[in-house]
Amino acid sequence: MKPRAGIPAPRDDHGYSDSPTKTLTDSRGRHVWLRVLTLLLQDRGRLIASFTVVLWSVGLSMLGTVLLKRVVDEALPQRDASLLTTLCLVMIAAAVLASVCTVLMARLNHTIGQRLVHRLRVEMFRATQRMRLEHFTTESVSGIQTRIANDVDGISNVVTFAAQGMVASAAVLLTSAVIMLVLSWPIALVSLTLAACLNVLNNRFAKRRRRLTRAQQGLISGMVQFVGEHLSFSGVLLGRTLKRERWQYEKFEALSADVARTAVQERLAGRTAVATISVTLSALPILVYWAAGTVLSGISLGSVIVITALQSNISMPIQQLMQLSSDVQSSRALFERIFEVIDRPDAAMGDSKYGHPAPSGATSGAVRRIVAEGLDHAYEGRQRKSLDGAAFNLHGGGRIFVTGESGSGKSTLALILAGLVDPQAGSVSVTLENGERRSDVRTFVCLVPQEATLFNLSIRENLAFGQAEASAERMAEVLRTVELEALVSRLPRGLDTVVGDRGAKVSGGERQRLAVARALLSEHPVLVFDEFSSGLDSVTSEAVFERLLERISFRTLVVITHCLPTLRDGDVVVKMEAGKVVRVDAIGAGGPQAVPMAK
Ligand SMILES: Nc1ncnc2c1ncn2[C@@H]1O[C@H](COP(=O)(O)OP(=O)(O)OP(=O)(O)O)[C@@H](O)[C@H]1O
Repeated sequence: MKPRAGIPAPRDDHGYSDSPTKTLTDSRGRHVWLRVLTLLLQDRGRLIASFTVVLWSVGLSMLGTVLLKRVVDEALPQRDASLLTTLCLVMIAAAVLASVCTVLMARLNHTIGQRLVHRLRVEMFRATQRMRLEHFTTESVSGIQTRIANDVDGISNVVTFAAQGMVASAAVLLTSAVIMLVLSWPIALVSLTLAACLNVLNNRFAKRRRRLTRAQQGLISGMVQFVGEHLSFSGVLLGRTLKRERWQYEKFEALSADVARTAVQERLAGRTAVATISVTLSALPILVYWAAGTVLSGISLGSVIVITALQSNISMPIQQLMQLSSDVQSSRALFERIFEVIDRPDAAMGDSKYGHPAPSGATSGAVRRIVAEGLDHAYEGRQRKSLDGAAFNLHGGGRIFVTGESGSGKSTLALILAGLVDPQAGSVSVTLENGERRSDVRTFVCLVPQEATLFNLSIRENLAFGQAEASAERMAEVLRTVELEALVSRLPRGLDTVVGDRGAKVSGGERQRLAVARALLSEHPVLVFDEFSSGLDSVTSEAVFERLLERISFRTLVVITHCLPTLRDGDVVVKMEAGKVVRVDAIGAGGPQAVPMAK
């Protein structure tokens, strides 16, 4: 993409970039505003109320200006005290009512704006939550965070005030123009032509601001991503170990400088235009005084006062409208980024509703068979298939160990088996006790991935993520199974101990075992553990495998491991090589026996 003058290109050079800036056509811009309008119309009751209050407020302030002419041209020259008193009282009442309208407007606007912002934020969260798993390996967490927090926040001002501000300003302009035309059409024409010229000038810088806003949001995403990676526990550790702290600092400095440079460009965009507009608007009343004393000498003093009052009246809405149109242009860039997420074609994981409830009752019984047929999968951008026709047909219940060289496709198989990644060819299914064959494996299979995830919550809350209603006894039982009960009971706060950011306050092996305990709490009949024992010493690992064997009852355990434990009767060992299942052995009394391979 060719960068526009003065606008930074996407940050490929730093390696920390958001999705590339897109060149957007005007028709796309119209499409964006139509969508925003549709969203706003969901709150049409408040919107109508808000516009009604705006019109009332404009009408009341115009009434004050018109009454001023009568004060100057009639009440004061004729020394008519009763007319003067009436006019003054009406003017004060109009001012009071206009203030009440302002308070009402603020209340309505903030409610409409924040309700829309809330809806967009929630929709973005849901759309991101539903994206295919592969998406999260390409888009950074910080990119997602920036969109949900920064971008949505950035539009809140515009959605709160833009629509209504435009109506208010347009109404003031229109009414003032009509009154000015009635009082003196030559002055009105000159004033309005000037206003139109200023608007053209304003539009030019508003477009530039929009491009800069988009570029700036991309740069902020990159910077946040860098901070997330390099100021995390592991990032700092790596930086210190490899003595790369200076590099990290300089890289951040460069990213931050880019953000600062674009921010300055964005804020200063069109400052000259703003100054020109402001000077022109201040000169207008002076021109009226000059015209009233020379070329338009027949005009009344009241008319001169009202026209100049109206001119200062319109100067505010003109500047407001220009500022708003510039803010609206900038916010269009943010709306585009938000809609990009909501409309993403890969936002298609599962149903639009929550279609995979945790299994219970009908879905928590035993699984009789687990079948994989001709599974093919190649990750995006990779030529080589991670799975190349992998297949098996195994009995449910008991322990199934999956082994094979690093890179042979074990974790990919685990993801497909758990229904988290769709294979490009082939299928997986489970056969239930009642003979029903189900391909919605996600309902029946729970995966504990290689990188165990813990939230920065207490052990109790982390465990409850697997089963919200789990009792303390049940938690103690699963902790015993993974050899953690004694350790947790020795902690001063026991189950209420907070495990730190991503479980940083517990050891790698404890983190893995807590993740296994959490999965055990869930009712899934098939549990897939990917390398869960890699952080454990051989004694603990054997003990956990033994306990798991005792406790699984009807469940099926699929354990991906490089290091087989002591095998028992009934265990099954699946061997993988280059994306294929090359051998399946069932352990019986006479040792391992080859199981016929599935196609
Ligand atoms: N998200 C990804 N994007 C691209 N390629 C990937 C991705 N995940 C895995 N791969 C590639 O797919 C192949 C199989 O990976 P997989 O993680 O399934 O192997 P594995 O047998 O589990 O390896 P290990 O024992 O080292 O964990 C590897 O060549 C790997 O580089």
